[in-house]
Parts: sequence; C-alpha cells; structure tokens
Amino acid sequence: MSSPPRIIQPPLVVVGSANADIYVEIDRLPKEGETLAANNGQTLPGGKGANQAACAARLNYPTYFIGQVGKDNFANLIRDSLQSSGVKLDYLGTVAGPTGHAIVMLQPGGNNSIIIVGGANVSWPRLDGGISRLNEKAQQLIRRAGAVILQREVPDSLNIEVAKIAKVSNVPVVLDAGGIDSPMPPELLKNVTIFSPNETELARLTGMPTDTTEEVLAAAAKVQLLGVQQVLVKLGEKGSILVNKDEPPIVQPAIMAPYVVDTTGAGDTFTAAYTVALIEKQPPAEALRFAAAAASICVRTKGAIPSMPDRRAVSQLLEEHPAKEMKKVIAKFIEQVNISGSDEAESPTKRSNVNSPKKVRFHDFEDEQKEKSILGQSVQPVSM
Ligand SMILES: Nc1ncnc2c1ncn2[C@@H]1O[C@H](COP(=O)(O)OP(=O)(O)OP(=O)(O)O)[C@@H](O)[C@H]1O
Repeated sequence: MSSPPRIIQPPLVVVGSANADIYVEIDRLPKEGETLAANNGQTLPGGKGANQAACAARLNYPTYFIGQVGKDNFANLIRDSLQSSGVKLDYLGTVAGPTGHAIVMLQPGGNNSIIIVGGANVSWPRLDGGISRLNEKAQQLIRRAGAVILQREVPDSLNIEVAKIAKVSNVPVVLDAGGIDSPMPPELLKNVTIFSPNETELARLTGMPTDTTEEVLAAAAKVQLLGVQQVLVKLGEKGSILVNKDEPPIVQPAIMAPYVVDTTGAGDTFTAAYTVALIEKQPPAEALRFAAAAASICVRTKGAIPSMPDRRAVSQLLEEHPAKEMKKVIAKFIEQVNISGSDEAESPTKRSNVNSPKKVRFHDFEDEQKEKSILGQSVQPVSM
C-alpha cells in the first residue's frame, strides 16, 4: 500500500531585527559624568523579528528568519535562542560591526529609558541601481513562502523590497507597525496585505484618536485608504479588532490571564500566532482566537522569547476557553463599547466618507443569532 502524500507546508518567513536586550535595574538615571551601580542586570535575546520568528517556530510552524547579526557574543546569544526555538537560520547573515542591542534602564514605578544600537539590523547594503540586496536564494524563499512578516526595526527600503517581491508572487505580507516610529512610507503600506498596529501606533500614523472602539474603526478605515486590505489592531488587555475591506470587522477580546507577570512580547506573539493560523487556513475569527490564546500565555512569564508558548499549550488554553464560553466576555465587551460610544455625537465612523465598516462581527456562537446594536452599526455574532 502506498503511503499518503506528504503535505509540504509553505514556510513562514520573518524578515527583521535581532537584538540583545540588556536590562539594568536602577533607582534613577545617572547624572552627566556620574557612575551608578545597578541593582541587577540581565541580557536576553530579543528584537521584534527574532521574537516573531521564535514564536512561530515554537508553534511548530516551519519558519525562516532573514536578518543580520554582527561579529560579537550577542550574535551567539541570538543564534542559540532562535535555534533552540526551532527557527531555520540559513538566511541569518553575519556582518562587520556590532549586533543590534538595546539598553533598557528599568526604573522604579515602571519607567523605562531605552537606548537602541541598530548595529547589524540597520547595516544592510544600499539598494544599488535597483539590484536587490537579498541574494537570489533569499528572494526565492520569499516567493515560495506561505506568508511574510515584517516590522519596523530594519531599513524601510529593505521592507519595501521584500513586500514587493512577496506581492508579485501573491504571498501575503503582514506588517507589524512596531519599531522605529518614523513616518510610514506609503510605498510600504501599498504592498502589505495586513497592517497590524497597536492603538498608539494607529493613532500616530493616522493623527486620529483611538480611545474608543469607534475611533479605532475610523482610524483603521483611514489606513485602508492608503492601500492596505486588512488592519489588525492590537488593544492590549482589551483584545483586538480585525478590519477587513468590504467585510464587517471582527472583535476578539483578550483571553484574560489569571495573573500577568510581564507583557513584553505579547504583541509579537499575537502577530506571529495570527500569521501561523492564517497560513494554516484557519478562518479569521479562529485565527484571532488562536493568537489571543498564544498572547495570553505569553504575559504569564517574564521576557519575550522565554514566555512564548508551544502549540500544545495554546491548544490546551483554547480547550479551557471554548468559543461558546466566551459569550459572556463578548457580551460585556459589547456593553463597554456601547458605553464608550457617544449617542449624542455622530460617530466618526459614520462621519468619515471612507469605506467605513457597516457591521461588527463577534466571534462566534451558533445559538446566538440575534443582532445587537453597536456604535449605530449592526453587530452580528457569526457562526463558525
Ligand atoms: N493582560 C493581558 N491578558 C491577556 N492577554 C493580553 C494581555 N495583554 C495583552 N494581551 C494579548 O496580547 C495581544 C497583544 O497585546 P498588545 O496590544 O499589548 O500588543 P503590543 O502593544 O504590540 O505589545 P508589545 O509591543 O508590548 O509586545 C492583545 O491583543 C491581547 O490578546
């Protein structure tokens, strides 16, 4: 009897930054010329690109990381961490100079001051006469990927180049807005499939408020005018909203963690897990739930990469929180949104002449077919 055909999964390709994050705990910042003793210190692997690649690989999805490290010991720290998470490092280059690193000065009361050394993350060769800085093999990898994830800690010109290569091959590109907060190049946005900011990043990009759900929807609609099909907004412990052109937005509340130790890397976990679910062809609402579960586990442990879950842990949490049991949470969310949305003022979403969403879909409940009113829009729970 012949064995069943092997299903080859198209790889996930993360292009981006790898950093050594040097944490120092201090009582206050040093004055000019002063030497200060720290209370504690620790160096951990990080960088949004490396975090996202590690997360996807831990979720047992074949994942490549395209990035650069320098010639120093930080490079070993990053290599070891990515390798032990299962990331394929065939396209991790080594260049002269330092590996990217961040000095994070943790002060009492949660105030952090951070200094970033871009190092290898920003020392990509310049695009010369239109000739790609990625070798042919790396370009081929992008063309055969199931999806590509980008962030903003490497030069925009590299991101644009990768997004364009992916787009002509119909490979979905997910751009996590996190990283350097310089103005977003329109050419980059035009070539991404899903743009994923948090509330602050969305507000900065659009110049619009993002305090209420209706404001988030209006700001996301503005981003869509710049050529992005889908906007996936991360709202911290409030959850996330996926705004897809011509379709009702989908809301996913956070799966609340019983205790929160450290939210570092929650956003990277969410982006990577959502993209993995997307390549696996999970419907968007299921993919959001999968991502929320992965991020919920991430906030329970200190650090970014060390706190990222494996597939088994995510499946277990999803079993503990079946979609139907989230009914109450979602009902509460609707209630909160209705409170925050003003009845007197015309909603910005309705005011804007952009392609504003008409309905908000809530993940999920076969038995709940009644529609509720939200923000003057119609909310339709969807059956999965
Ligand atoms: N306290 C929490 N409990 C459970 N889940 C959480 C909590 N905080 C965040 N999350 C989950 O993580 C997702 C992403 O978090 P967040 O919106 O803070 O991203 P971010 O601002 O990009 O994060 P960061 O830049 O710190 O990595 C949320 O949509 C939510 O699902």
